[in-house]
Amino acid sequence: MINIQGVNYRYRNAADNALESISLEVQPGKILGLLGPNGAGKTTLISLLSGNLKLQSGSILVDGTDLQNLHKNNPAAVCLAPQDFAFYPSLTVGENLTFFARISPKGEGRRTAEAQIEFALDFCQLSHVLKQPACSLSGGLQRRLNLAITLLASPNYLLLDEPTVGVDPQTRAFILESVKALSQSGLGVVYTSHYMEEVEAIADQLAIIDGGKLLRYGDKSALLESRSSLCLKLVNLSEEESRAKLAEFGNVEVAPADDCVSLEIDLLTTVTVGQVLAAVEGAGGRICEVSYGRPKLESLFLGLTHRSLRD
Ligand SMILES: Nc1ncnc2c1ncn2[C@@H]1O[C@H](COP(=O)(O)OP(=O)(O)OP(=O)(O)O)[C@@H](O)[C@H]1O
Repeated sequence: MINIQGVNYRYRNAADNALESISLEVQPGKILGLLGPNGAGKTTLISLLSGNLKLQSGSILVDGTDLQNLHKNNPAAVCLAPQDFAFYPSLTVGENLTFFARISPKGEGRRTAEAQIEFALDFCQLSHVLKQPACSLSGGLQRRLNLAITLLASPNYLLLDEPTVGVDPQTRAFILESVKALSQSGLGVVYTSHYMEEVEAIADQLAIIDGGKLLRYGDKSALLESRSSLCLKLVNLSEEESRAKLAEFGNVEVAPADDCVSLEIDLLTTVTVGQVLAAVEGAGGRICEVSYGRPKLESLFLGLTHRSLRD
């Protein structure tokens, strides 16, 4: 398990901490979805875990070993698949894999370089483009090569920074399935993405950060099931009137809609649906459509951060 305790980080000359009192765990065999709007601190946290930034305060233990010792003694234990492609564009897929397999750190019980390449090729389904220069591959295949190179080290924990940026839907589905399969084989995964539906689909646990602080952390199902959301379409009340009348019942998000006001209320646990409907009708509003249930991750996120993933 990666155990992160009380981690703070401040960049040189920065007025504020980029991370403040972050404590969370990454468990083997589980996917932690790390979510936050731009500038929240996701990359800073991932960079600390991957050793690209040095820990300033707090502690990070990986299976009981202090991160600094781990990077010295078993650097392959935690590997990062960076958002920017990290391969040689003019080398072929095969040459890239051979090169990175040779230089990838080898710990006890790791596969040989040949076995590593075979596994990565097979897992990322790249055998058919083995002899093609990396720069000639489609964006989706390049993303798969990026992942294959990270897997060469046979990590115990995998850090994925926006692994589906700029890929076609097929590759996205492929990457999501692959990540799920890796976690089922025992890897602990940290997965950051700006695509909320992806994180909702594959994460077992969620950490939502903003302004360097951890706003919510826990089991995805517990975080989402502990809340209920009421969606309404109504007429005879303006957006502003609806917000003003309903704010006491929970966080209100209004979506653009033709000829009506469409809104979603993240209901406070003490509030009943009947109370909200009565308040709308009492204020002169007419309800055209109602649905009630578990909120989507997106509305939980918006309610907490009041920002979309990309401002
Ligand atoms: N090298 C740096 N020097 C100074 N401040 C930095 C540096 N890198 C990041 N920051 C600041 O630290 C905070 C956290 O940034 P970070 O890149 O970790 O956020 P993020 O959640 O990854 O954002 P994004 O989704 O935009 O990549 C921001 O306020 C950012 O401006």
